[in-house]
Amino acid sequence: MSLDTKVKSRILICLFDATADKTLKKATTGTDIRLPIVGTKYKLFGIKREDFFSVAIQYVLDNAPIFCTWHGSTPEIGIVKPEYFEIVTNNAVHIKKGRLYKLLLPWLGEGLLTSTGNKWHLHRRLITPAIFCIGNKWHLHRRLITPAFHFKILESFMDVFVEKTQTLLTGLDGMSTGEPFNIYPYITECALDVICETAMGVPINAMKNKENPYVKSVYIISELILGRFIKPIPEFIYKHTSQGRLFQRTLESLHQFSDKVIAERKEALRKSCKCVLERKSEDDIFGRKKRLSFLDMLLEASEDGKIISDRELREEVNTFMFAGHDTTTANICWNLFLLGNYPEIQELVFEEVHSILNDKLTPTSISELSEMKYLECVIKETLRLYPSMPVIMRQLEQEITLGEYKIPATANITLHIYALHRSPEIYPNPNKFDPERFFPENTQNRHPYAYVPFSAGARNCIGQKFALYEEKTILSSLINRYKIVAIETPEKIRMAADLVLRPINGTVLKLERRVFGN
Ligand code: HEM
Repeated sequence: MSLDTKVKSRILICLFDATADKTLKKATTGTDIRLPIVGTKYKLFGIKREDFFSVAIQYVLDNAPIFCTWHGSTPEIGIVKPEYFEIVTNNAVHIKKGRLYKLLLPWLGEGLLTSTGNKWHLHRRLITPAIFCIGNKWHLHRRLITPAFHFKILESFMDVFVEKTQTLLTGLDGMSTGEPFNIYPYITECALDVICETAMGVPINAMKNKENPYVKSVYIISELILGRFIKPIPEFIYKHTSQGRLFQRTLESLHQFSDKVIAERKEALRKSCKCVLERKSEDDIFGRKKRLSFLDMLLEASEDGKIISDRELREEVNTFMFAGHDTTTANICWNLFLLGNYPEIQELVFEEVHSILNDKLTPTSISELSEMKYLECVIKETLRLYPSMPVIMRQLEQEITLGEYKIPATANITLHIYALHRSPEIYPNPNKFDPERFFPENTQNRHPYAYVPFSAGARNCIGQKFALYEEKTILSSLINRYKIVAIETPEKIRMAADLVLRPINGTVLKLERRVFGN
C-alpha cells in the first residue's frame, strides 16, 4: 500500500464548507465517522510511533492549505499557508493556546509559554519592556520578562556559552576517534548547563555529573509528558498508574529544587539589594563575576511578591528550562546532521569561522558571532527543514475568515510550521538543503509569514536571539575543531515530533579532529 493510500485510509479528512450556514455542520465528508468522545482521532490509533510523524505530515501536505479534523466535538482546523498564519498570529485577540499544551501545565503552570489571555499579557510585559502595556495581566508578564532578553544581558551570557562549549569539546575529544556515536545526549547536557546557569544562576554541571538529580528529573518528566502525548490516558486513570506516581514524585522534586533556588537567590539579592538594583557595581555579588540570571531579573521586578508571586516565578523558571534547552538541542543536532551530509557546505562554514577566529578555538564576543553570516544562513535553513516546534496551536477567541471559510470561535487552529516550510510553491525543491535561500537577495520576495520557526506576532519566541547566539557559539566551535560525517541521510532519517522534532535514533555522527592547532 502506498503511503498516500495508507494515510487516506487511516486519517479522516473532513474538509468543510463553512460558507454554508457559516457553521461546520457540513464538515464531515466521506465514509469516516466522527465519534462522540474521540472525534476523528481514532484514525490515528495504532500508527507506530516511528511512523506517526511521516504519516501525519504526508496527510497535512496532501490536504494543504486548509483542512478540518475533530477532537471530540471540537473542530481542529489545520493551516499551511502564509496568509492564514498571518491572520491567526498577527492578531492580539488570538493568543490563547490550544489543547496540546495541557500536558505541560503541571510542570510549567501558567508560565509564559503555556499561559493564556490575561496572565500571558502580564508575564510577557514583565519580560518585554516598554511595549504596549494596557494594564492587562498577560502584557505585564511579557513586559517583565522582555528586558531579560536585552542585548546587554545576552552579551553577559556569552561567557557561559563559551565555558560550556569548552567543556563540551573536552568531552567530545574522547569521541573523535572516527567511530560513529550519538551526539544528541552530549548536546542536551551542554544546553541544560547553559540554560540552568543563565535562567537560574545555578551551575548544575550536567556534562560533568550525569547523576545530577535535577538533570535526571528534567529527563524523566520530559519522557513522561512525551509518553502521554503519544498515548493519551485520562488523568483519573493516569494518576493511579506507576508512571503517574513517578510523574508526581518527579514533579515534586523539580518544584522543590526551583523553590530552593528561588529562596536562595532571593536571600542573596536581599543581601546585595542596593548594588543590584542600582546596577552600579561590577563587583562580585554571588561569589563570582557579576552576571544576573533571568531569575534575578524577575526577582527584582517582582517587588517582593507584590507583582509576581513565588509560584509564578517558579513557573517562569521552569518554562525557561523547558523551552530553552530541548529546542536548541534539537536544532544544533539537525545542523550537525545536515552539515555532515553536505561536506561542501560544511567547508564553507569552516572557512568563514576560521577566517573570523583565526587561531582561536571558540568565539568570545557577540560581534564575532554577528560576522558569521553564512553560518546564520545554515542555521536558518536547518530551522526551515527541521523546525524544533513543527506544529503550534491556538484556540480561537472570535470567529475568523480564512480564505473562503468562516471558522467559528470554538475551533482550535493548528499551524503546521513544518509543512509550510516544505511548500514547493514557496521553496522550490523544498527538501533540498540550500542555505543560499536565506541570502538577503533571495528573501526579498518571500511572504513574511512563509518562514516562522519562532512563530510570529505577539506570542513569538522570546528566546530567539538567545538561541541564535548559543547555537552559533557551539556550532562554530565544533566545526572549527572537527570534520563531521553523518551516518544517516535526510532521505532515510526517521523523525518524531515529540515535545520537539527530533531524530528517532538520535544524531549518529563521526568526528575527525581537524589538523589545525588548538
Ligand atoms: C531553536 C530554538 C528555539 C525555537 C525553534 C523556538 C520556537 C518557539 C516557538 C515556535 C514558540 C511559539 C510557541 C507557541 O506559539 O505555542 C516559542 C515560544 C517561546 N519560547 Fe522559544 N524557541 C527556541 C528557543 C528558546 C529559548 C532558548 C528560550 C528561552 C531561553 C525560549 C523561550 C520561549 C518562551 C518563553 C516562549 C513563549 C513566549 C510567549 O508566549 O510569550 N525559546 N518558541
